[in-house]
Amino acid sequence: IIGGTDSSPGEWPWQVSLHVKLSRQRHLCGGSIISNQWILTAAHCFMSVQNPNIWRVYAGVLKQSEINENTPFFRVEEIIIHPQYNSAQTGYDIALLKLDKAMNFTDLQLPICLPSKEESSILYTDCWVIGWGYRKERGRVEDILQKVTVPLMSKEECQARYRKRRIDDKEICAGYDEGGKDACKGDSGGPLSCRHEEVWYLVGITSWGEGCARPQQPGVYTKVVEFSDWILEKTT
Ligand SMILES: Cc1c(O)cccc1C(=O)Nc1cccc2ccc(C(=N)N)cc12
Repeated sequence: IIGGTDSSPGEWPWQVSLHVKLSRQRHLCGGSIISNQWILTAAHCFMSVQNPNIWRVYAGVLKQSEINENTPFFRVEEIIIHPQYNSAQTGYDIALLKLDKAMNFTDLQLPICLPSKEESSILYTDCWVIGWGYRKERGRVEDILQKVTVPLMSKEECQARYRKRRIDDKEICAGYDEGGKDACKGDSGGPLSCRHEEVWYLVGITSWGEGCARPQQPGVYTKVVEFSDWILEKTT
C-alpha cells in the first residue's frame, strides 16, 4: 500500500495473508474471508504456484512478524480459478480458496459481506484498500497491515487513463489523479472494502495497475458484484 497508515487490531477482520511454504515461507498475496470455509482472492496469485499443499492461510493477524512456526494457519483444500482468467490485465482475476476445515469466527477473524446485484447501483463513498504489499514500486512486504482510502472512479474515466488496454465491465478502478495513494505488489488478492450504512462490502479485489500510485494510473480491481453468481455456484 502506498501512502497509507498502520491498521489497528481487528480493524479489518476479513483480511487474510496467503503464504507459500517451500524451503522458506513468505507472504505472497492478500485475501478476504467470505464464509467460514471460503477465501476470495486474485487468480494471478496462483500463476506460478498452483499446488494447494504449499499454501498457508493466516487469519486474525495484524503484523507479519506475528507469524512463526507456532502460529496457527489453515491449509487449502481446493483452489478454484475463474475459467476465463488469462492474465490480470485481461480481467476475471478472481479465485476461491476452500479451507481444509471451517474456521471459528472471532473478533479478529470475521467475514465481509458480498455486494448483492440489487445494490450494485449504490455509489460507495467510503472505500479502503488494505494489505502488506509494497510501499513503493521497488519495495518489499511490510510488517504492519496498511490501509489507505481511495475514491472509486467510473469505467469511462478509467478507460481514458489506460488507453492501451481495455477496462471491462467486470473491473472497477479507484485512485487519485495526482497519484500518491494506491495498492501495490503484495496487496494483490486483498479487499477493496466499502462501508455503506454501517455495513462493509467487498466491492473489489486488488488486481493490477501500471506501476503503483502514479499520477493518472489508477488501481484496477476485480468488480466482485459481477461474479456473485459464480461465487454462489462454487461455494454452495
Ligand atoms: C510490475 C510491478 C512490479 O514489479 C513491482 C511493483 C508494481 C508493479 C506494477 O506495475 N503493478 C502491479 C504489479 C502487481 C500487483 C499490483 C497490484 C496493484 C497495483 C496498483 N497500482 N493498484 C499494481 C500492481
